[in-house]
Amino acid sequence: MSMLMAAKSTSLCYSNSSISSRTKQSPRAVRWAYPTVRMQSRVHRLIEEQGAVLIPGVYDALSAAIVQQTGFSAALISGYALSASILGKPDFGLITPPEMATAARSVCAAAPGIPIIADADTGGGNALNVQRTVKDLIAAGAAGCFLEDQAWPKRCGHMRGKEVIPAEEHAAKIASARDAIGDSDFFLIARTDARALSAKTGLSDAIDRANLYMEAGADASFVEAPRDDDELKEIGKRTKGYRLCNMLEGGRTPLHTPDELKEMGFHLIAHPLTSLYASTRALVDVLKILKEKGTTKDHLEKMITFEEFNRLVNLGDWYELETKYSNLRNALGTTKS
Ligand SMILES: C[C@@](O)(CC(=O)O)C(=O)O
Ligand SMILES: [Mg+2]
Repeated sequence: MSMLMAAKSTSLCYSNSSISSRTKQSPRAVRWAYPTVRMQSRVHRLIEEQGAVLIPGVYDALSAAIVQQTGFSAALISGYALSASILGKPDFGLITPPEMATAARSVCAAAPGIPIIADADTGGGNALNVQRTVKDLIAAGAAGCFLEDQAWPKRCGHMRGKEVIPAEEHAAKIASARDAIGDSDFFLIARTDARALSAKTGLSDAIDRANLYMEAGADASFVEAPRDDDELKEIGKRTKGYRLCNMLEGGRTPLHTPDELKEMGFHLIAHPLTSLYASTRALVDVLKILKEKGTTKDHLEKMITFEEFNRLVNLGDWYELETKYSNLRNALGTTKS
């Protein structure tokens, strides 16, 4: 693995007087302990190769396998979509970090050819809880995570009623996550939900937070739910380093293509709910038909075929394995007799 960000100094110093003016704390120098020489991760390499990486959301092993087979170069496990698929409930702080780690294990196994970014929500508590959360995701095979500054219990960033923790507290959680990552191939995305808090200062507060989190050790920032193109451009200009843009259908941010977002300064383009909303639409539609008509015989085009599905889950490979071991068993039986 090549090295990234060979920084001149061994650690980063900055004065937090700009934040303290918001929080009314006395200014004091803060020295983040994170290493400034970092391993280049799979996600860094994708950004370098593609400029802007399009990343669909997944919510289980099957959706991850489909994303990989469709040719995407990365996927993200959406907390919203996981809450829907494992609980049938909204993204309202109901799923826990161990549930996300369990999902990450099966998702990563089902799509081993692409890096999987997991939605770590708020990290499961304070800076110490964050370390366990991050280590569990790394052990599960994830290639990165989002870590957001909402107060727990959090909710989807496009829903009303959000609150955030103090910027310094989240920065410490980011630094803690960075320490937990160590030399692992893992990309840390710091998200801020502060835009929603004030119509007047929300955007600049969110931009300040994003920059602070980058200084604390994030690989990329994610300002959640900007409201129009001017805000997107402002984020692209005023935040440091790599940036993620969240394209949530029906959310607060206008939808754009990767080329348009790249032009505005974004590097990771998340589509967290496309798979969930499309598969839910398909289910609702076909089940209505089944309920009304009692059969699907005139609507088979609404479904994947038996053959296509079996190809999707690589049934052929399982037949081959079956043959291999039954031949072996037969050969051993012949040798014995
Ligand atoms: C990306 C997201 O966190 C949704 C959101 O809050 O915008 C997810 O869980 O998919
Ligand atoms: Mg989420």
